[in-house]
Amino acid sequence: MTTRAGFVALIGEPNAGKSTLTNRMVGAKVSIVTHKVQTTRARIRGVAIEGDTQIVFVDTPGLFTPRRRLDRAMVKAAWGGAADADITVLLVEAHRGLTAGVQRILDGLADLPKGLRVALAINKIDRVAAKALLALSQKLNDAYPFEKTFMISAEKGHGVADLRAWLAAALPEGPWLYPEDQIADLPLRMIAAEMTREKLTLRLHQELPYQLTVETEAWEERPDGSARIDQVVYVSRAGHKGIVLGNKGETIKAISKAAREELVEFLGRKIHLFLQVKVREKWQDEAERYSEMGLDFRDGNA
Ligand SMILES: Nc1nc2c(ncn2[C@@H]2O[C@H](COP(=O)(O)OP(=O)(O)OP(=O)(O)O)[C@@H](O)[C@H]2O)c(=O)[nH]1
Repeated sequence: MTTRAGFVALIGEPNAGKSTLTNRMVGAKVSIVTHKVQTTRARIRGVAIEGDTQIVFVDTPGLFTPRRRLDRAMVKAAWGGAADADITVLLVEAHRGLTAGVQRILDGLADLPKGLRVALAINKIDRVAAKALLALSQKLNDAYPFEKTFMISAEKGHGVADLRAWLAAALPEGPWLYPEDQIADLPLRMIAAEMTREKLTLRLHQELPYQLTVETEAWEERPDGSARIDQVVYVSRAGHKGIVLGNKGETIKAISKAAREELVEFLGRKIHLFLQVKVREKWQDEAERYSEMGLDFRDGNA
């Protein structure tokens, strides 16, 4: 059997419908995956199976006009994600059309290495008339030479199957990137740890996140429907603790806030998140740390 697999980067303005589309494509499967191939540049949002093809959707931290230094770093990471992917899909909202934000993304695309495969998906077609759609499609294709254009409604499901089938056929031949059993649902505490690790990755210097790990130590359900989650960030060197904490603890506070907000959105209820940073020089040699990450310690033996 010939299998295919690859990464598809979804880009677009905030609110374009990236989450909705990923969830549709991935179907009942998970939309969050923890795995060692995860990079700091793009997060893996979901894995869809179409016939013999595994499509790994990668998210980009958001493409917007960078103002602060951190924002610039994030935008750079977002473009990195697109450049690393096998195929990039730009999502444009049908009723908003070619906005200044979309134009900036098109300019960014033009700067990427030549030969990248980029498709256009005009989303939310349920909100506009067919005639307007054709005009918009023409305008966008005049602005950038998309390989293919799809008209979809991620929410209603229109056109999504066509897009998925095209992506599957366009990805390169190769072994699947994830064994099937690794895309099973993850326990919530692991998902929660992964969310924090992701926020750390976004905010800290590139090399550092590989040297830390996050564990959910306690998860307490409260009578009022909220949950208290206690997590420990393990770093391998004392010097790293200060970096994670930041000046007067402001880095860890910002990370905690961002992680908590994502947890609230994901779980749909109030969350109290407590983070602690501990130095554990040898965490990378401790089997227990690996099982918490859903990894097999023995796989690390080389
Ligand atoms: N009418 C309509 N609304 C849609 C469609 N797809 C997504 N939406 C809505 O658009 C809003 C944004 O969708 P998301 O999937 O959260 O967008 P996103 O691109 O992931 O947003 P960010 O994560 O903020 O970048 C939500 O309210 C969706 O319900 C669609 O096909 N039609």
